[in-house]
Amino acid sequence: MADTDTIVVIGGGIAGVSCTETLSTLCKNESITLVTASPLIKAVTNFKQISRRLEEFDVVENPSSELQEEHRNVTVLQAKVVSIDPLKREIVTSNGKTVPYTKLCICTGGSPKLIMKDDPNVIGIRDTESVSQFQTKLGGSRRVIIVGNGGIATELAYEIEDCEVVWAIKDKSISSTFVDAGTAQFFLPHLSGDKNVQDGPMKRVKYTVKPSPASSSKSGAKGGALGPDWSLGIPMNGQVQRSRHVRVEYECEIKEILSLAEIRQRNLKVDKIGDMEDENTDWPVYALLTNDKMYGCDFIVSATGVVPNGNKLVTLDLDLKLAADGGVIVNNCMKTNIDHIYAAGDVCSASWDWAPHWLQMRLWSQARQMGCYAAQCIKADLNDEAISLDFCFELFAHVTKFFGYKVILLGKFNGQGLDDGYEILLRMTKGVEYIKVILKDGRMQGAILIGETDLEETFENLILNQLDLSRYGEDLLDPGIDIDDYFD
Ligand SMILES: Cc1cc2nc3c(=O)[nH]c(=O)nc-3n(C[C@H](O)[C@H](O)[C@H](O)COP(=O)(O)OP(=O)(O)OC[C@H]3O[C@@H](n4cnc5c(N)ncnc54)[C@H](O)[C@@H]3O)c2cc1C
Ligand SMILES: NC(=O)C1=CN([C@@H]2O[C@H](COP(=O)(O)OP(=O)(O)OC[C@H]3O[C@@H](n4cnc5c(N)ncnc54)[C@H](O)[C@@H]3O)[C@@H](O)[C@H]2O)C=CC1
Repeated sequence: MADTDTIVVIGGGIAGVSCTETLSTLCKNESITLVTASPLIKAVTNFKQISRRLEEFDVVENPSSELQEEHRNVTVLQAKVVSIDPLKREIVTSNGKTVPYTKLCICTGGSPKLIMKDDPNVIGIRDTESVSQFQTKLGGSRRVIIVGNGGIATELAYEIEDCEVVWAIKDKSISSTFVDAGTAQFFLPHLSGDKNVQDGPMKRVKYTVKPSPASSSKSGAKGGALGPDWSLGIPMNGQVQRSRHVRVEYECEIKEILSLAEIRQRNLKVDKIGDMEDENTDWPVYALLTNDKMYGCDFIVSATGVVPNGNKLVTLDLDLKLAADGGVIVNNCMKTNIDHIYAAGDVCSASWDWAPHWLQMRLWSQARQMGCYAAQCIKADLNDEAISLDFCFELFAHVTKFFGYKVILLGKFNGQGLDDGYEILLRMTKGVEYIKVILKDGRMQGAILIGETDLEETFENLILNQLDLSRYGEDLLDPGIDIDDYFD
């Protein structure tokens, strides 16, 4: 490798920063340039493994100078990349700078996929700036409608206080991106009343924004996606002092968004909820749902997923191959279809043959793992060495928190791709814990663990080693049996 090699990474989110930091350690003789549109960059701190595959870490947003100080061979450029020339092997930034590269790793994340995105009454949540916009709006609100049924909607439905919430979901049960209908039942009581306070330490990643003179909201540049515990410490209060209550509208979408004038002009009937409104209550905006319910509200949150920024790269005249979900296709070495260009994190679609118990979800943990692994692949490539897929891609493992409970998802936790030929074992103590295990031919394929079950390590091993568990039958989840003794 020549001393002058420059490896360029685009994106200051967790994938880009993890890639840059790993490259800095692995390729000490190379110079590494991180180009990012946002003034603050993400960093993982206090990294710990809570089991072999489950990771615990804090995330901070730092000024880019800190990364440069800690890693002498790293330069950070705050600019948007506006073109990539794979023949000349150079990128051009919004401030007219040309940066040559030997290897390039694209970590440009995703953008919220908003319904009715030009309507000022509809907002999305992606970065620190959008959270602040949301908080300001919520502060003066009596009712908000949340659309979507994934991570953000689930967290908001729990966190919002002093404001009525209508949660409109396409599915038959809540939180369906993460859990099945049975598991959702466990959460339902927490849609109203006091919040659930669990005792004991939460084994879960934390998210902090370090105070910094460079605030992303001032710059106007879009920052990286928020992540674990983004909602902790962020007051989410509306303007009506009342006990928490979320009204769920199942199996519907928003058909139309209307103004008060349109409601009057078309003489439309508005549905009322509880005692908060009468015939004369006016709302800033109205939503007509596909189940023909019409609700007024102060604003609508569209928590309807993320579109990888792959399309934006194609508009940079780059002939990158994209998957159906819009992500940049990468192979098992994180390589795109263009020579010397890699991709990692939310922007990419993992297009190798997945291990039987892994799946891609656009998550903080996977952004970190892919960023680190892409760096290893780049190093191997520069040294003409072979590399095998990192073991973190053997098993899907995610730890998060929903409705105040620790939630651990392992392997094919919802029986994804297993057809119908699987069996489910359940154990539930209302308000305390919920354990669901997916078995196929007596072997564990996945699990959902809610509460402080302490079963994650054992189950992780059982999924990986595919031990035949048929002889244990339902004893596998018998609370009177210390399951660890069987298998450790
Ligand atoms: C509200 C919210 C809550 C979440 N909660 C969780 C959670 O609890 N657990 C979890 O695992 N995951 C969570 N996620 C998902 C997680 O945050 C993302 O999967 C992860 O942050 C993606 O990281 P990334 O580096 O791939 O992309 P991003 O964080 O989106 O970073 C992309 C970077 O690229 C830069 N960029 C984009 N285009 C250009 C360009 N042309 N030139 C230069 N720079 C560019 C951006 O400025 C940004 O710095 C959450 C996401 C959101 C929005
Ligand atoms: N605790 C965690 O692990 C969290 C993870 N995240 C991640 O952040 C990212 C963004 O979160 P979300 O926006 O919640 O995405 P998501 O992918 O988790 O959920 C999107 C939801 O929107 C629904 N939807 C899509 N289009 C719709 C439409 N037109 N009308 C109604 N519903 C529609 C989908 O059915 C799905 O339920 C995701 O990658 C998510 O995994 C977010 C928050 C918390």
